[in-house]
Amino acid sequence: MTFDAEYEPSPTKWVRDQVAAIEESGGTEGTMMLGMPVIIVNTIGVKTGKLRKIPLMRVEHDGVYAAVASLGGAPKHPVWYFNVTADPRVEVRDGQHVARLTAREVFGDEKAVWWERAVAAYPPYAEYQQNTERVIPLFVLEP
Ligand SMILES: C[C@H](OP(=O)(O)OC[C@@H](O)[C@@H](O)[C@@H](O)Cn1c2nc(=O)[nH]c(=O)c-2cc2ccc(O)cc21)C(=O)N[C@@H](CCC(=O)N[C@@H](CCC(=O)O)C(=O)O)C(=O)O
Repeated sequence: MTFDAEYEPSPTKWVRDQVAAIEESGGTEGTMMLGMPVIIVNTIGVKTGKLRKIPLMRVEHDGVYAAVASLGGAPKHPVWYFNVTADPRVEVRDGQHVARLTAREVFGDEKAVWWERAVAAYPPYAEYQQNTERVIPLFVLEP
């Protein structure tokens, strides 16, 4: 698994446009959504082996990031959840900084701490969780 696999842009235009804006500016533009910062998490497609670039709200604490598989509170996980579960090696772009990290889904008390940080960074996560039976997964992305 390498991050020089063929990039397959998201089928969702506003998503792939935000990835393009961030990457073409070297991480200096396009990094906000609704006034809150966005990171890009690179994963490898579990079926295609293609490079998938996933913008997510930036949740960070002491050099560790969170990836919240919210999908706006939809009843099903976003597909990238299965990529990261299959291969936890991710590449994270936070502005001009790019790091290779490892994803680990968290539960229980550890998730509660990170969920609080996530909601503090992006309050709509709380509504998303209230509006769905699905338990929204949270991964920590750590060195
Ligand atoms: C639409 C679908 O995307 P998804 O992986 O479900 O992810 C949906 C969204 O979570 C994703 O678009 C996020 O970037 C949306 N999004 C956020 N999504 C979130 O879940 N949380 C966030 O905090 C978040 C913030 C955010 C900020 C800015 C922005 O532009 C987008 C943001 C997709 O790309 N489908 C592809 C396949 C993708 C894929 O990974 N395929 C795998 C197979 C996976 C399988 O089938 O199991 C492969 O290539 O092998 C397709 O239909 O062709």
